[in-house]
Amino acid sequence: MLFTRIVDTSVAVGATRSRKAKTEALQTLLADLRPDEVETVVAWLSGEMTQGRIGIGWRTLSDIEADPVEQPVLTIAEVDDAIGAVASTSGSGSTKRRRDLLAELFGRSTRGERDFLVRLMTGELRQGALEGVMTDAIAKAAGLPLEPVRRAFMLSGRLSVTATAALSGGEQALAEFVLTVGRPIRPMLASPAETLAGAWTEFGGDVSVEYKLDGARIQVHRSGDEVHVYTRTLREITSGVPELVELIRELPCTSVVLDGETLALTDSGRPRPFQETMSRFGADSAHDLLLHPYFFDCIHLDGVDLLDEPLERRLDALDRVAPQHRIPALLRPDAESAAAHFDAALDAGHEGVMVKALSSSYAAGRRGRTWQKVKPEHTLDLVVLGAEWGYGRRTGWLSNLHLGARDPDGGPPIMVGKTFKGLTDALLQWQTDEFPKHERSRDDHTVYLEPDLIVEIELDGVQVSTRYPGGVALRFARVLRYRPDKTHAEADTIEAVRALLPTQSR
Ligand SMILES: Nc1ncnc2c1ncn2[C@@H]1O[C@H](COP(=O)(O)OP(=O)(O)OP(=O)(O)O)[C@@H](O)[C@H]1O
Repeated sequence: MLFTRIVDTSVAVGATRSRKAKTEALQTLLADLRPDEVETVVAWLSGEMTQGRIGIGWRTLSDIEADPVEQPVLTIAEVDDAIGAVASTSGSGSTKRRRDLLAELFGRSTRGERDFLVRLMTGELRQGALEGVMTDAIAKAAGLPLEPVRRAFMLSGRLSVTATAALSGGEQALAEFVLTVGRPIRPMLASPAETLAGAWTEFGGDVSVEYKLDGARIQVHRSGDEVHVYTRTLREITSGVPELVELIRELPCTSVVLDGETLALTDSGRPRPFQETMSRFGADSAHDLLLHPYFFDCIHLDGVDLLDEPLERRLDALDRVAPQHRIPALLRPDAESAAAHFDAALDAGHEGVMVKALSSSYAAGRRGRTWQKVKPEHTLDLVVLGAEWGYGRRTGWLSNLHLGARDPDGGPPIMVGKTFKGLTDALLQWQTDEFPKHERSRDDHTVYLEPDLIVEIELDGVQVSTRYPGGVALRFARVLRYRPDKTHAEADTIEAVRALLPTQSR
């Protein structure tokens, strides 16, 4: 197939806000691909190259001189080969050779094709927000129900591989994706609960009520003596957390996959601030803070996969393998004890509680209703769209943030408010140093950013707005902290923001 079809589809998907139209455009394209083209094309449309990152910056790419062609001629295979050649060129003289290869490719591209390639190579096309639409399109193009496609994606973590299996091997090929110890799966997520009592009632009290600790998510895989530790975004951090590795190696089992939260504690056993825990996850992590694990799920034990087992059975397994590292939890508490557990969590310096249905399976990668988080305040994880230069005491600093919610249909984030409240001098300085690296454009007052940075905002609520495009605006928003562990795909959606509107104005 000609490469231009991919570019046209990408443009069409970007140009509409309608989820249905996006899905149809992708579905039509997928159905027309040859089986050997599927993996590459799905990767491209998700903003990735099958070769991984090739380490060429926007400036180098835009400096390459090549006249565009009028009529598209490039095929998918030719483009993929050319990217492969660039990716595999290294050593002395490679800078020039890579430029020559790119000039050759651009010299055979139309203007639109070059634009797509530059955005693909610089990571600008990476739009996790499109994942949901793409998953739908794969299922439709393959004539399959959504569930097996979704499941294969959560187990493989890769849409491109999922698409190839779905389109060439159908449901049987998808069923071959299993949990593999040593390969991380996308973690199960929670939805906000209105109230603790509401969440408890929704499951008739058949719940586990657990502390919600404010640390960092970890997924631990052990097979024999081999241990791997991953973050929420499936980044491997094993070598940075030797104390966890040691402790996991000592658990009484031969193989296990555990899900949990890790936290650094003060001398008196209270949680340290989130930023301090996160500092252990950086490239040059400080090792003076010891991390403690608190596990809340066990999705594999001694050769048995537990993903589809009810939570109650998974908690039994957790109790067998790591009882001393379990997060504080109450099973089937009455409403009063659940409320007391919530208060105790807050008293101990934690965020709140999670209420989980004991009958639910592990829905990896999903934000479902079977896990509900209860916190005393509303918080939202929003995309930083830009920042205004401060004035008065804040002159010279990038200050007032423009905040956006994710469009669940894969469009650009939708602005819902601004704030500079809660920003310390240290954060203002950090913003001023960091934001230009993410700059998209600027005018006299504001630097506009690529949607890369996620910030956690505390707010009193939201109100109907005629000023903002989503029809909703934040009330009394203040910055809690940045969330380097999250990407645009994990920001809260405009629907999550609207859900906070008082019922009568929804
Ligand atoms: N007992 C627990 N069970 C599950 N997750 C927990 C628990 N305690 C703390 N967590 C953390 O809470 C997160 C689940 O909440 P959610 O799915 O809303 O993620 P989130 O968007 O990061 O939430 P938040 O911003 O409120 O931390 C998990 O990713 C995990 O890091």
